[in-house]
Amino acid sequence: MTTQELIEQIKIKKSFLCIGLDVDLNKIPKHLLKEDDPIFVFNKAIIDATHHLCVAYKPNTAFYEAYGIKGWKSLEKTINYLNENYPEIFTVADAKRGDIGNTSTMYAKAFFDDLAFDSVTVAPYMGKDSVEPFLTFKNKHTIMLALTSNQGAFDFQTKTVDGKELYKQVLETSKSWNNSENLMYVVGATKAEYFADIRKIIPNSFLLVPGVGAQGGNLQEVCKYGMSDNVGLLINSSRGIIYASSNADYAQAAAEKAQELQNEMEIIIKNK
Ligand SMILES: O=c1ccn([C@@H]2O[C@H](COP(=O)(O)O)[C@@H](O)[C@H]2O)c(=O)[nH]1
Repeated sequence: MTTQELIEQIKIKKSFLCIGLDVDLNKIPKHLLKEDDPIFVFNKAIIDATHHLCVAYKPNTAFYEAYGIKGWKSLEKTINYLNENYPEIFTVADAKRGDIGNTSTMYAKAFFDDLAFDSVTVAPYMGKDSVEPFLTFKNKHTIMLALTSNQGAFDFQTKTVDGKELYKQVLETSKSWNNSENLMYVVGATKAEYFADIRKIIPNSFLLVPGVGAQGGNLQEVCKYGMSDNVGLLINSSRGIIYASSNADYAQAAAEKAQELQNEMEIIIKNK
């Protein structure tokens, strides 16, 4: 999917919601556990009930890898279901990869060619040659960790190196990389006070913003400082939506939570 197509979807749906598909077999309704593939059955019901309210889905691969080959199969079925039934939806493989160049190329092939995700999250710690292989894929997006939502973000990311905070160096330096137009960045919703500074460096790039919902990030604050002319935000909520109910009404309950966020987003877009 191109960035322009994503922008169009945000306009059509009046939503910039990304729903996280972080499926934990200990948290899904018990009756699903008798299914052959409970993860896929859960995801399919959530997707069918919420697709009109969001523009993106983000399975975190850890929640699939934890279940071995069966989990990876569930991930494959989920991305295929999305691509076949809802091709207008932007998909994020939250895998946080990145390695020496030839290895990164294989990671990129796994998520862009084999699984056909629109984007993958990448850690920038190994630098330019570890990220550029992802950027060579046409109409695919590399979402690089910049300032993460967790407390540990203060261990390294906000430390000053050569007179500038590390996360700012990541943003600035990456702008000069080959095919940097394919870059998006992760910035945590729990770090709302940093968004204004971030927008000075990357005024138009899309930001994937986890941390609304279970982690306590504030949607209004993020939008106040983080919105670009084209919205430029994908606000992710995972547990806050998909585990709204642990009973048979789980998909309906997820839709109600997603609807609340979409309502809020519609007003924000209108008042922009
Ligand atoms: O800085 C980051 C980067 C990634 N994540 C991931 O996003 C979701 C958040 O889930 P919630 O249940 O809405 O808290 C999850 O997959 C994280 O691994 C993040 O939280 N922060």
